Amino acid sequence: MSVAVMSSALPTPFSAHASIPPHITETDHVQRSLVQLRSKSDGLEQYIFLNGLKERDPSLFYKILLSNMMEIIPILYTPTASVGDACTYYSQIWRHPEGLYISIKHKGHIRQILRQYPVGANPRIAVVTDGSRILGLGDLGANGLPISIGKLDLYIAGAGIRPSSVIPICLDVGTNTQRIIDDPLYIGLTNTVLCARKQMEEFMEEFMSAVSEVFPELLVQFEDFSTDNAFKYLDLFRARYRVFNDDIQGTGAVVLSGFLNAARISSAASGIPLTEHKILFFGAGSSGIGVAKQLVSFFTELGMNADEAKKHIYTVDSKGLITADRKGLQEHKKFFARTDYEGPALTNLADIVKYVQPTALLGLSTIGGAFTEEVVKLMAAMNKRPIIFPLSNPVSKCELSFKDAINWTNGRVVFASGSPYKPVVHEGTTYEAGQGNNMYMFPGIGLGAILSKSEHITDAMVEKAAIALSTSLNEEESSHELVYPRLERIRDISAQIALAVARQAHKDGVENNSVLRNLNDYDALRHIKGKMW
Ligand SMILES: NC(=O)C1=CN([C@@H]2O[C@H](COP(=O)(O)OP(=O)(O)OC[C@H]3O[C@@H](n4cnc5c(N)ncnc54)[C@H](OP(=O)(O)O)[C@@H]3O)[C@@H](O)[C@H]2O)C=CC1
Ligand SMILES: CC(=O)C(=O)O
Ligand SMILES: [Mg+2]
Repeated sequence: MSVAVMSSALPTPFSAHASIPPHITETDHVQRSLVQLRSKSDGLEQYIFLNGLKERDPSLFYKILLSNMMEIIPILYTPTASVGDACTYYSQIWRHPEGLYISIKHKGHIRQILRQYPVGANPRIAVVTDGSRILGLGDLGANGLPISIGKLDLYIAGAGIRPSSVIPICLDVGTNTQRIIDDPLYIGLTNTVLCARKQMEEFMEEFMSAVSEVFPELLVQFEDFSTDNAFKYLDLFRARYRVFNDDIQGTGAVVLSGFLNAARISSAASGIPLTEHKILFFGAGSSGIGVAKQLVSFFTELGMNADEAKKHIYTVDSKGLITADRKGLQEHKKFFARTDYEGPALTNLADIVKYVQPTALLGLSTIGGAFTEEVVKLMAAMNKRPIIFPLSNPVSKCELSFKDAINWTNGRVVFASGSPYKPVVHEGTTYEAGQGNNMYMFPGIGLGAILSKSEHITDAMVEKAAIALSTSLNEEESSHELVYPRLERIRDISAQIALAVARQAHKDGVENNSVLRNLNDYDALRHIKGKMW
């Protein structure tokens, strides 16, 4: 029952509302719900509470979400323990349908399934996962749905997309994780040996064709697909459908944005120009390579050719520094494989740091604590202001805690992490961590794409989104050396990103909204904000 209904005029007929105590008002019920939420100390319990509230009383849920974003987003979306735990234990905590499961068994019938989905007439954004690489937690199969739900909650809170316009979708193509298959409560398919490559491709083709036909205005965001499939499906579909991959492109853009601001701070201390930074990627999967490509693309805008630009980048995977002479190198790693290293394989991160002498160390590896004291102190010895971004999620997989980063560099680090950290006080100074998370990026990209009615998401649109984010810092944020704006401003930021995306979509010839196109920037920004729910 909605509080909005309860607090309206006199209830009629009286008996239908006699169960509601006389002194319940909308305002105090919001407070009551927050008190109930805050009484739960465990992140998973808080997640379950909010999930139940959304089911019982969506209007109250969204009211609480919108007016307490800083408190609620970390529970529903930001990869602290709660949403990670929600995925890990989704089969245990499942209570009611809250998204769409399209399984491999629906192959041949996906259109019919989609036509039955009870949403508003015109859904605009779907976050689609197959659960095969959920955060840094690995293959969780059908338990991955809360990631799609959380991302869509951020679209609603951060970009003002209407709740009725979003669809969380999990593609259930089986799981390889034995612990999950053995769980008697597992909600997904267990008797499916993971689909053969060809069958999976046919399934994805049918899904994309069906979803775009049944929901013609839909933007599809691919989320947390395993590495090979993430690259493959982005390449396969981006020219044909309105689709982007958040882990490759959203992360590429958010890290480029933070890197530009971090490099400015670091370069001011060292005198090293932007074009001479050396960036070491620890982790060379979908997000690591996505970010590396985004940096190369940006460096080429500065006048370098791609071969020069890639010399600034070193990549490391589970076997060590990636070199071109390695046998059986996966396709996505080849472009960045070093041809200039001669010697025995470098497998230890500290040795790699000594060899590369990077100005920036970025972690997208899923290996919690990988940036050891030795590694961080090496970075601090080589750089006046070392840039260290441990970006893996959830927080248990983060390569370095903010406290250690501050302590081990004596406060000199320029830091952003994928998961949030509280401020740290060191020798009387308070330091704030940046949150280098694609949550800053995808709401604005999605909003820009749907308002401009873009047919595709081009690379240039993503890059302009990154630049819009990096230039959105206000004076107060810059004076605190933040590399990302405060999350409180996400709606304003999303509008600015959406405008940059729409403008570039026009230049790239993929947009279809003459109203937005013909407005000057000031009015276009107002128009975009006016469209927010
Ligand atoms: N902050 C943000 O906005 C985002 C953060 N992420 C996080 O980044 C992490 C990685 O995601 P994603 O790239 O999609 O995952 P992938 O599985 O595609 O890539 C992981 C990479 O880490 C490497 N790796 C694994 N173990 C080690 C090790 N011991 N030493 C060095 N490298 C290792 C893997 O090596 P190999 O190739 O040899 O297997 C692989 O290259 C996740 O935790 C995810 O949550 C992702 C997207 C956005
Ligand atoms: C943030 C995100 O998309 C991830 O960790 O996968
Ligand atoms: Mg992701």
